[in-house]
Amino acid sequence: MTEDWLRAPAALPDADSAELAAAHQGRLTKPAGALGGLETLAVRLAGLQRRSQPAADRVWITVFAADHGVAAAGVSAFPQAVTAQMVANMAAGGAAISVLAQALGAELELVNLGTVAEVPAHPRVRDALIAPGTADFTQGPAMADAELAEALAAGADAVARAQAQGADLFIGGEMGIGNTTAATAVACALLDARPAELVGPGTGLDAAGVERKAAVIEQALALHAGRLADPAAALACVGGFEIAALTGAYVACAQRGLPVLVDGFISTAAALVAARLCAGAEAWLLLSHRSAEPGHAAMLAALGGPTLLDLGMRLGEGSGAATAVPLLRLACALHNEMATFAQAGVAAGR
Ligand SMILES: O=C(O)c1ccc[n+]([C@@H]2O[C@H](COP(=O)([O-])O)[C@@H](O)[C@H]2O)c1
Ligand SMILES: Cc1cc2nc[nH]c2cc1C
Repeated sequence: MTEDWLRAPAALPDADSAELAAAHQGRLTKPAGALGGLETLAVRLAGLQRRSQPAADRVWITVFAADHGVAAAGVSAFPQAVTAQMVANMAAGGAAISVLAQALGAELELVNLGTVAEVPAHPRVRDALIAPGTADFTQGPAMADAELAEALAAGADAVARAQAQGADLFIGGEMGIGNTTAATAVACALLDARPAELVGPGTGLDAAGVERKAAVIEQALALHAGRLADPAAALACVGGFEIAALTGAYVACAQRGLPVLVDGFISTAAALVAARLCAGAEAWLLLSHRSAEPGHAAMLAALGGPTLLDLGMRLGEGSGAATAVPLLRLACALHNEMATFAQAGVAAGR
């Protein structure tokens, strides 16, 4: 695998900033620890952002879109044309992520890596076309190594744009009919799990559909068994362009020192790959929410974590991560604006 850049280690969070932030939390007018997870969030963000006053004001969202050859196996409740249609809807302002981005004052860009139907040109849509979808991975690898390299680079390019705009936080979203099948296959390869343990309804398969989907993934894992031990090769064999782009973005964020809010099931599969490829990447990956997709919990556990939210969401697009931004903003406001005991003339506890 030629993608050596993926294996460079992550930046180190700044222990001094985190320590100062923790000490500051101890001086604020509340019993120590009374703001619970909001305190740890502010302290973690201070360490990641290397500053005493953490911020989640400038949020950058890139939604990566692509189609999946494995959709031909009947693994989704929706037709593939929906991928391109939803990208157009996101650009026009009508999708959940469009509304969330607008409400947050976040930057939203859409990166089209390759769909079967055409996405009309729009200033928000950036073409990074690799192919009109991946190949059906029950028949061969989803993508060639050169295609994987392109997808990974598209993710890193988005992070460079986010950083150039001074983003405090990066959110990667995805859109791709069939991508819960690819994400499940990638997670099975990385976690050494059976499809039946991680598979779920995605956009809305019934029980028989979920069983069929598990069988399709079993078939793919058997076909590619010889290559699945290497995380990048697993992406090429059973991943998708948008999953690979998310992996590239997460690795780039970790290496460049930009905190990430990870979204749902598909994004977390990409985060698992990023964490395997890039030592120290996990520190940069804040887990936003637990998806209703049943396998998500096991994937989150492998990344060490409880999530900020658990609202039964299962949309993707970056919507769960965007929904967690107000919590981060509140954690920062409390950290940055509360009075200390000394300032307020309040007696400290013992
Ligand atoms: O993020 C999640 O947890 C999530 C869970 C289920 C479905 N999705 C979205 O639904 C699409 C994939 O579902 P499917 O059934 O076509 O594999 C894709 O566009 C995802 O963004 C997303
Ligand atoms: C309508 C629709 C919107 C989506 N957003 C993310 N995945 C999606 C899948 C469908 C089907």
